Amino acid sequence: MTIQPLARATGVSRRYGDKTAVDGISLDIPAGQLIGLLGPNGAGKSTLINLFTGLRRPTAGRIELFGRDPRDVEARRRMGMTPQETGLPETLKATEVMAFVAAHFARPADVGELQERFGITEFAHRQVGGLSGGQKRRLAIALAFVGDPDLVFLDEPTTGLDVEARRTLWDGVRDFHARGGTVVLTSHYLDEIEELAERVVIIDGGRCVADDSVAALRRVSGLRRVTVRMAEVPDLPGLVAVEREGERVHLISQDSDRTVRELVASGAPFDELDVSAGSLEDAFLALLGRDRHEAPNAARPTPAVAEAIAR
Ligand SMILES: Nc1ncnc2c1ncn2[C@@H]1O[C@H](COP(=O)(O)OP(=O)(O)OP(=O)(O)O)[C@@H](O)[C@H]1O
Repeated sequence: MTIQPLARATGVSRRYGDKTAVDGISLDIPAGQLIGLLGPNGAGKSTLINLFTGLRRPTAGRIELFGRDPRDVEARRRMGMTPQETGLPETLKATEVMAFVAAHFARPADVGELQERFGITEFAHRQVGGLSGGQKRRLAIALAFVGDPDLVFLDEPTTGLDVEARRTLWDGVRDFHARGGTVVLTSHYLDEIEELAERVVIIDGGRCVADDSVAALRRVSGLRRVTVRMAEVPDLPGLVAVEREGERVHLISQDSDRTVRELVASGAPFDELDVSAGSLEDAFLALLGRDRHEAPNAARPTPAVAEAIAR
């Protein structure tokens, strides 16, 4: 007996006027997976999620959600989603919004437990209109889980969240997944996908360009990361890039043996040497044939650094 995936796209395309946002994508979402959907701006990630969740209809091809049309209420009941932007009623308290959504389901999740899991308890009794952007975002994410779904689509869930709130969300998603939940997640933060996802689907120009495990994708670039703790990086030949992270420096290289030899020969002091496979970001750039400066946010300077550079 073949096990049906929870959702399936078969040769799906979506056009807006003469712009093709999704171009012939076939994708299965089997039960229990945590899938990261990656791609540069405008690649078609949100459109694909909107097709799976029934918010848009395909121009060609077929979408199935729990074996049904995604607009069928029986299918939608088992699915939760957080779109990129959400409008929430300003005058209701956070806990009232959750109760309101829960009332639409025969067997909703335990709202109090969800509030704990997504860090909402502290502001549960405040009106939505008075919440910060990050708090609203957390509420919107928790709402995806209120119906106790089998499958959740999260479109850039952590954009605008601080580090602590991001980690709380990661724990909430991991917890849902550990209990058998299936997740499709888009993010501009490659580290987030690397941290959470077991399978990564990369789309570019509306097409699927890679679909593999994080570990397999890391090897795709053929690049290695030589990481050391050092103050001044000497001029070494053959480096693809140098990335600093506090006291540590990542030397991205096609030949890590040579890089280590040259590092030693340079006489520059360093310690804590570590050599590892390239990151997901390295693979992403290699697969898309892009330069490093075209990487998503993870590879860009933080806003504070960018500001300092611009000054
Ligand atoms: N409602 C719409 N009308 C016209 N064009 C649209 C519409 N929605 C999306 N597009 C176009 O379709 C393409 C794919 O957009 P989409 O939002 O799916 O990409 P994305 O990968 O989610 O991008 P981002 O990372 O910036 O959110 C883009 O060129 C976009 O401008």
